[in-house]
Amino acid sequence: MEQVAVIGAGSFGTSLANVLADKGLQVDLYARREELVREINEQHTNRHYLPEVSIHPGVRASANLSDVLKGKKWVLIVTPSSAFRETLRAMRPHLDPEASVAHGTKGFDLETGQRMTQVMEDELPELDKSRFAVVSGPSHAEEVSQRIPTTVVVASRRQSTAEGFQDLLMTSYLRVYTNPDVIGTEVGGTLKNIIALGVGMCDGLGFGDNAKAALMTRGLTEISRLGVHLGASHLTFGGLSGVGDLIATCTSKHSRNWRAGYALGQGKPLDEVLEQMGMVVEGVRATKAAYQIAGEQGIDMPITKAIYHVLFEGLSPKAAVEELMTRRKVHEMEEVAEAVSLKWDLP
Ligand SMILES: NC(=O)c1ccc[n+]([C@@H]2O[C@H](COP(=O)([O-])OP(=O)(O)OC[C@H]3O[C@@H](n4cnc5c(N)ncnc54)[C@H](O)[C@@H]3O)[C@@H](O)[C@H]2O)c1
Ligand SMILES: O=P(O)(O)OC[C@H](O)CO
Repeated sequence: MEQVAVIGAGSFGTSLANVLADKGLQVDLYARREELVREINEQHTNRHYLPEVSIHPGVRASANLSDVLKGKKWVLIVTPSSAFRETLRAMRPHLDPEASVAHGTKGFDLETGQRMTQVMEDELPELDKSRFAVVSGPSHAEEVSQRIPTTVVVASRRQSTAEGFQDLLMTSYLRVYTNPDVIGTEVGGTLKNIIALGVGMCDGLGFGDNAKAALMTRGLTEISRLGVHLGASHLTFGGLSGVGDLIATCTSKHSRNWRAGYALGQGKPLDEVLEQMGMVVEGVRATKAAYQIAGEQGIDMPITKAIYHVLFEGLSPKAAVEELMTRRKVHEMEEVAEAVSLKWDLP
């Protein structure tokens, strides 16, 4: 029987552990707090992160990384991006050198601007980096844990790694696709959270469907713009980790990013919003990271910039919308028009 380690017992880590245990696999789930370990092992619940969900009895929680990782050839890391590097450092001495390691984290490393697989390359030098992968796509933990049909994509540089995780995770209610574009898959999953914050703000301001569709569509344009600049394929942004996750996050009340944006749109201060959420809102760090990267690399990201001004510089969401609506006039398909032969008939 395959043995799998899942690192991080928040909403998504717990729901993936449940999927794997549903398939009859032995799953060791790492949680930092002994109290949560006891709750999972004895009561088979994780009430804070996944209320009303029963944890499969085949999921065994532990706060001991060495025990969790011992002999595991398949490892899934699902911590917030803020804890990713320190978690890898703690894992490093205990990892099997033959392990394939995937992450489900949606964020950049704030200090370096690196994607999570780049952080893995830095922090796990003994491991073969072609055994690294990312799992992304429209996958609210609340729905996965209720076995509601969901699709995700696994990206890796090596086909057999992506297909290995595809086989591992695929069930009747979780359909898994593969993609060789690691950069695009990571960038799409990270940047959609910024747009979900913005859509939440618009909803909190009482705006309608037109504004939501505009932000999602123009948001996808700037996600692709940065992604392609960083080396992604344009096509990936039309897939599950791009438009797919953008739709799921911007239109769902499950989304912590949308909910945080909604509260900001209603005039609540950021500190209070984050404290009340009690779970990670990755879009806040992603906005900071993307704003920095875009500034350094000269990439135009007006929506990200406006949201940055709201989150960190005290601009009101309403003023941010005005800022976006009155910016310079542009061609809708500016950067791709030439490549796809989208030409004017007349000047
Ligand atoms: N929740 C979802 O629906 C969902 C779906 C797909 C991807 N993700 C991504 O998965 C990642 C984790 O999200 P989540 O929703 O499970 O988060 P969460 O807020 O539900 O839980 C976070 C978990 O990380 C742990 N943690 C916090 N700081 C830590 C540290 N320093 N070291 C080790 N562990 C630490 C917390 O104790 C908690 O168990 C995020 O990047 C998120 O974007 C979440
Ligand atoms: O709750 P959010 O906003 O972190 O979104 C969760 C997942 O990323 C949706 O795919």
